[in-house]
This record gives sequence, C-alpha cells and structure tokens, in this order.
Amino acid sequence: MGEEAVEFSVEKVVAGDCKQSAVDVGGRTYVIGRSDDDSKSSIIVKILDKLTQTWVVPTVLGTQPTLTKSQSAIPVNDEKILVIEKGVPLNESVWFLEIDTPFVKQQRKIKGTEVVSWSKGVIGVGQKPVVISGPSGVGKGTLIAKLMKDYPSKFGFSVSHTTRSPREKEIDGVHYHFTERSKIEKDISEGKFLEFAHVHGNVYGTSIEAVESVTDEGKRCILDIDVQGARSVRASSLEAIFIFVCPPSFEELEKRLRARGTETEEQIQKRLRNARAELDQSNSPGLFDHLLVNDDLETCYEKLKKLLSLDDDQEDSDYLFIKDGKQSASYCIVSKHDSKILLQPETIEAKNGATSLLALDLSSLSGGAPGRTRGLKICSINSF
Ligand SMILES: Nc1nc2c(ncn2[C@@H]2O[C@H](COP(=O)(O)OP(=O)(O)O)[C@@H](O)[C@H]2O)c(=O)[nH]1
Ligand SMILES: Nc1ncnc2c1ncn2[C@@H]1O[C@H](COP(=O)(O)OP(=O)(O)O)[C@@H](O)[C@H]1O
Repeated sequence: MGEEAVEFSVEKVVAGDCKQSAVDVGGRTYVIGRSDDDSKSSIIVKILDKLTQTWVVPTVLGTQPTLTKSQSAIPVNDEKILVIEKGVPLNESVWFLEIDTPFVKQQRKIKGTEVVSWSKGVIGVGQKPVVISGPSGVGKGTLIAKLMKDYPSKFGFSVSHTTRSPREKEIDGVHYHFTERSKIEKDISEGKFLEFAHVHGNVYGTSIEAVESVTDEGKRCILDIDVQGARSVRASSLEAIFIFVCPPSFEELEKRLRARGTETEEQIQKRLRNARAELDQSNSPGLFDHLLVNDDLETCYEKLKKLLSLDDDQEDSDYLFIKDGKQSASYCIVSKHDSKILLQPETIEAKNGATSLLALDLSSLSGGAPGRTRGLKICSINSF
C-alpha cells in the first residue's frame, strides 16, 4: 500500500446521497464509496492530503459494511467518521470509519502505512455475558438448554469451536463448530479467538465473532467454557459474570457422566480426573462470582435465574430498536448537533409517514475497532 497515483478527483464526488462521499477532517479529505469500476465488490477509501494534493490509498482493516448503492457520511470528531449505508436494515446501516483512534494509530505504527479501520455501530451496550464453568457431567448444558428454551429472545449461546468429534445429537454450528485442529490453530494465531484451551485432549475455543454476534442481536451471551477459558476471559477486556456449577458429590458427578452415555470408559476416566482439578480451582480468589450446587435441577435452575435477573441492567428500548431495526430502510444524515445526529428516512413508506425521523445519540459510545462500536442510542424524533 502507500501512496499511489489515482485517476480520481474530488470533483466527481456529489455531496449527500451518492456513490461516493467526501468528508473533510483536519487537512484531509476522506472519500468513501463504491469503486468507479463496479466489478469490484468492495468499498473504497481514499485520502486526499489537501496541502500536498496527493492521494493515499490506506490499508483498510476490519469487516467492511455491506456494499450498497449509496451512503451518507459525516465526521464524528478527529478520530472517526460516521457512515450510514442505505437500503439495508437499520441494524446493519450504521458504521464508523476509524481514521485516528488509538487502535488505528497503533496499527499505523506496526504496519508502517496509512491505516483506517471499519467498526460496526451497535445499538445499546448489551448486557454482560455470562460464563458458566464446571466439571464435565455436572449439568451445565442442561441448565443452559433450559434457559435458552424459556427465554429464547433474551439469551444467546456462544457457539464454541472444538476439535472433538460430534456426539450423536449434536449439530454443527448449533452446539459447536466442529473444526480441524490446523484450522482452529490458524484462526487463533490470527487473533480471531477470545480464548482457547486444551480440554480432555481436544482444543476448544471461543471466537470473538461467537460472542459479538449474540450481543449484536440484543441478547445476553452465555459461554459454556472450562476453568482455563474462564481465567482467560477474566484476563481479557470482556466484562462478564462468572458462575461455577458444582455437583452435590463426586459420586453423583460420576453417576451423571455414566448415565449420559456419550463417552467411552477411557474418556469418562479422563473427565473425572480433570473434574477434581476443576473443583479445586473453583475457589481461586477473584475467578468466579457465584458458585451454584446442581443437586435438584429445578432448585438450581431457579437460583441461576435469580442470579441473572440481579444483573438485569439492559434498557428494554434497546432491544425493541434492535428488533425493529431488522426491516430494510434508507436513512440519510440531515444534520449534527454536538453528539446527536438527525437521520431522515427515504423509503416510500417512510415518506408516507410510517417511519419517523430518527436521532442517533453518539454520546455514550464504547469500544471501537476491532469490529464493533457499542453504545449507540437511537430514538424516534418525537421522544428525543
Ligand atoms: N476454554 C473453553 N472451554 C470450552 C469451550 N467450549 C466448551 N468448553 C469446555 O470443554 C469441556 C468439554 O466440553 P464437552 O466436550 O462439550 O463435554 P461436556 O462438558 O462433558 O458436555 C467443558 O468443560 C466445556 O465447558 C470453549 O470454547 N473454550
Ligand atoms: N440436577 C441434576 N440431577 C440429575 N441429573 C442431572 C442434573 N443435571 C443434569 N443432569 C443429567 O446429567 C447428565 C450430564 O449433564 P450435562 O448437562 O450434559 O452436563 P455438562 O454439560 O456439565 O457436561 C445429563 O444426562 C443430564 O440429564
């Protein structure tokens, strides 16, 4: 990458609703949009240094927005540009091009080239994910399955990757992503995993996408991971609640593991050996927030539900907006006042009054590249 001659001029850029948007930040003009060559199915970013009149094509990091016919863009501050993609569901339409955030500055240093990075805007901050650990056979899967069945719109499961073989009733992509060791190792080395561990002779890991995709849907993410994984998540930037599930006795644990009938005798022995170590670690200072004994299933489930509702800090309006945001819409940026941006609908239904003006509040943004910028607040203009 780096500087190169580009047969492309600012005059071609039409302000507002267009194939390409030009945004001035400091002494530079950022041009964002589709390539003139429509066969290229990607969004281009080019930077004009106004002083030297030179164009730079930066290295673009992050997953880019879905390619649409047009977008509108406006600078948020010196660090990022807000881009609203048109003709896609509202939940998919808000993006930030990070041009000088701490992440971009760091990457610019590492790569030695000009860097920008895409980050998807996500409504609300989402509730803290819930990490559930405990020895094999204690009933983690049973408790999680009950929770998911009773509250399908509230909780979502983080689908881990594993190198172990699927059990009879397990579905790829639902219970686990069943993966080759070489593939998971490659993805781990590319930084795609929040955590991973070697458990009972196999590799298990939580991809960043597994957690983020659940949170994006406005659901609370549940992770079923081992104690090593819990330790790694504790050390990461992900704020979560950590629950350890204990058996009423070791004998009962062994009984449940055998009764499940999914492992060979050798595998059962390995799991029981590991169970002792896991039970020992459950009291590690600062690791688990709550210990739950799974003796009677219903009693344990009630306790789990109580624990989770204690941390119920999500605003309902976020979830409603995320649900409504699944319909396709076209919004255009009209104006900006401090951290509030006014969006005007452009669809036919909207013009007929079915959809109102929206106000996007950027005052509580959190996170940022890589991947997601959370904390967007959206409200209809009537209640703004
Ligand atoms: N660190 C980590 N552990 C995981 C992950 N997914 C599952 N595990 C743990 O791996 C262990 C074995 O899981 P599994 O093979 O499904 O057997 P089960 O616990 O006997 O049902 C359990 O302790 C899970 O909590 C993951 O993504 N990361
Ligand atoms: N409280 C309980 N009392 C008796 N059996 C249970 C209880 N909880 C779970 N089980 C059974 O124990 C076995 C292991 O549970 P599972 O959810 O697969 O454990 P894990 O996911 O922790 O390995 C399953 O056959 C399940 O039906």
